[in-house]
Amino acid sequence: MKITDIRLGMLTIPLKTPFKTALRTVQQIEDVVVMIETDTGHIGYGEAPATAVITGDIHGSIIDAIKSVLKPKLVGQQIADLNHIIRLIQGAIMKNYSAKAAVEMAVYDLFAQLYQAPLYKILGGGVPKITTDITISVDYIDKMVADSLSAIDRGFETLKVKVGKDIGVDIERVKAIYAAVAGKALIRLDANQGWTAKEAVYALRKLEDAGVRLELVEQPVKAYDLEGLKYITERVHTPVMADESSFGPREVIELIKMRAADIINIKLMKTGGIANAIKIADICSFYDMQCMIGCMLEGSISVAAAVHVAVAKSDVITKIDLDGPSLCAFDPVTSSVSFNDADITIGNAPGLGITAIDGLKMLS
Ligand SMILES: C[C@H](N)C(=O)N[C@@H](CCC(=O)O)C(=O)O
Ligand SMILES: [Mg+2]
Repeated sequence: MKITDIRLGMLTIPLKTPFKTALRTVQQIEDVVVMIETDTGHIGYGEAPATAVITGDIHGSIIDAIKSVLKPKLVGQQIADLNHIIRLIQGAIMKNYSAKAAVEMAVYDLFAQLYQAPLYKILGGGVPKITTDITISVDYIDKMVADSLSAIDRGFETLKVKVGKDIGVDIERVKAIYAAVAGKALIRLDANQGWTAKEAVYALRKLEDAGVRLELVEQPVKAYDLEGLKYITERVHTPVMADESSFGPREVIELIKMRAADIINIKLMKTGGIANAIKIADICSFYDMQCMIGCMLEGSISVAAAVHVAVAKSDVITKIDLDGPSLCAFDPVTSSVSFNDADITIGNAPGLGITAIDGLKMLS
């Protein structure tokens, strides 16, 4: 199975409700879709959102990195040479993690199709069923409480509550949600870099003292502020998770050495794809550190790739934030991964099992 061409398209999917974090507000998903064609007629699929505020990637940079840098290196390569292709992708260009992730997952899709197995089986197997949380966007307190209750009605048992705005209101936001959902759902917070280290310690201690039990707090401080993360980790009981502070294996090793965080959030758009995600999971497993697998605001092709990784690495990936498809008004992609609100299951089709993408606009 030899790569003959790489084609690109754009997929736009409206959200059920605007997605609001401390970093941005988004009304719809707009992802670059990658299709790797082969001489056997098999097609491998990948997808990348442009999360400029986190990865620095925009649509133009993703498209250009794939067309001008990755495609010329990959056309003519044999899919069976997976590790060689991964080295070509990862070594072709600095950063550009979203472009690398989209192309690399399409190569993995083909590799699993070559051996006629679902991707998670090629990655090591596992039970093909996971449960995700759902994001509660940062908003007025009453709206966040209402959104939390409606998420519980939809069957979600873990809420990822976005904070990181005004610290005083954030404390009230979390107290109000906790009062409404305690006993019915677990709460994890994500401040998306919105607090200072001192604010985070102040807020988390206030919440702890008020009896609010939180599963974890994600990325309370700026991505570069590893000392700040460590300061918080040492001073609160609530487990601290690194998200924007950890992209690839190097950052994870640094965070572990510093003891700056308790948990790592792995995202394919930060790692540059599946190979580095697996390396991070293995590093964390070696150091007895738990991981979450998360997603950007992205569609069900790239989230499906993360689902396969989550299943194969379930020993160490114990927390799941793969709610991108659940936040969409509809899913234009037909694949062997079923996203049914909190419940995600993988079928038996080879690779990612993608059979149709409605509304895909091909790029020239
Ligand atoms: C969508 C997911 N639950 C999430 O919150 N992901 C990111 C933010 C992604 C984005 O802005 O697109 C996170 O910070 O964990
Ligand atoms: Mg986060």
